[in-house]
Amino acid sequence: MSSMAPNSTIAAAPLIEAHGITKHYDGFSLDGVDLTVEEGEIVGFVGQNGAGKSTTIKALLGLIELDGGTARVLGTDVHALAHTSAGASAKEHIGVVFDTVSVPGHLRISEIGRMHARAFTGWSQHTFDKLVREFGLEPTKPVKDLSRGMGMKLSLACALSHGARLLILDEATAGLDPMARDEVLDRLREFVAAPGHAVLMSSHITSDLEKIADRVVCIENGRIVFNLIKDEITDEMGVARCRVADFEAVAASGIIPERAIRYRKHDYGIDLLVPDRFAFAERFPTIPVDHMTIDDYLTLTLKGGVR
Ligand SMILES: Nc1ncnc2c1ncn2[C@@H]1O[C@H](COP(=O)(O)OP(=O)(O)OP(=O)(O)O)[C@@H](O)[C@H]1O
Repeated sequence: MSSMAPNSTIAAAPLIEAHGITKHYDGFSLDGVDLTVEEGEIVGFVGQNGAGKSTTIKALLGLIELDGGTARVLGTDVHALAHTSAGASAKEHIGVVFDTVSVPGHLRISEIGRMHARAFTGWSQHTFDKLVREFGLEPTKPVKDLSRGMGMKLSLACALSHGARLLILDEATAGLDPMARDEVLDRLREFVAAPGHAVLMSSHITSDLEKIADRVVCIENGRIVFNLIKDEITDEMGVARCRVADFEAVAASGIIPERAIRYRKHDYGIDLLVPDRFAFAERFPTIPVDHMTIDDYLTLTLKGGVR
């Protein structure tokens, strides 16, 4: 008989689980990257150009060999993902969207289904046709004649039509207009609401992540610099707009631990990262404190001064 209580729940294994992964290139290294994506989560992956987002994503998909560390995606080691038949069947459940379309340009949208039906046992032509209609794509158009945004929509329609449980998107919303981005974000919300699903998306469009991400992971120079629940950034933190005297008073008060002080100087004052904007406003009611955006947090964390 099991010793577990009847109503106890067993946590599902993460869909992505990477520990200490390393990859060395001339002049750049992924340096001990840890990244986990749990069922039901949308994780935003951010960082400056060249920070290592695409390299991490390629490593997770088994597209490049790791030099160190371990990574499992949908329970399959990433090396096996690329090199075994078990890996190939795991890959069927991973929907991937890069910032370029990977379908031959001469094919018409209406012809793509046949190609994907051969590659994916779970291919649903019905789902694909429906998404093509809903995304406003013209089925008779050759892929090479699509605009960048339309190409992105097509890639997303493909990724959502083969029974994937995990979506990995690398800058997938970059070419889309704001309305199209909102449409895509709605699809991602629908996708992740289904049991056993999750999304990892790299993006420079942090306003999209503010709308949709549960967690935000930032990489800088090949190292993870923060991994935070999104609401902690946008709901709890703040940016205090200080004059120099205010800044000195806040620093002296100890309300922000010395090692956590991050600030940016401007001609007109100093922006200060505030971990708890409500506690701050009570203590310093005369200093204006604004909501923190992900962009503010990135700037203050990556470029801000420390004391
Ligand atoms: N095949 C390769 N050979 C050598 N260097 C590489 C290779 N692929 C990537 N790099 C280097 O690795 C670093 C990280 O690149 P990566 O594409 O992962 O960055 P990124 O965070 O995705 O950037 P962006 O936001 O600009 O897309 C860069 O310095 C890049 O030049």
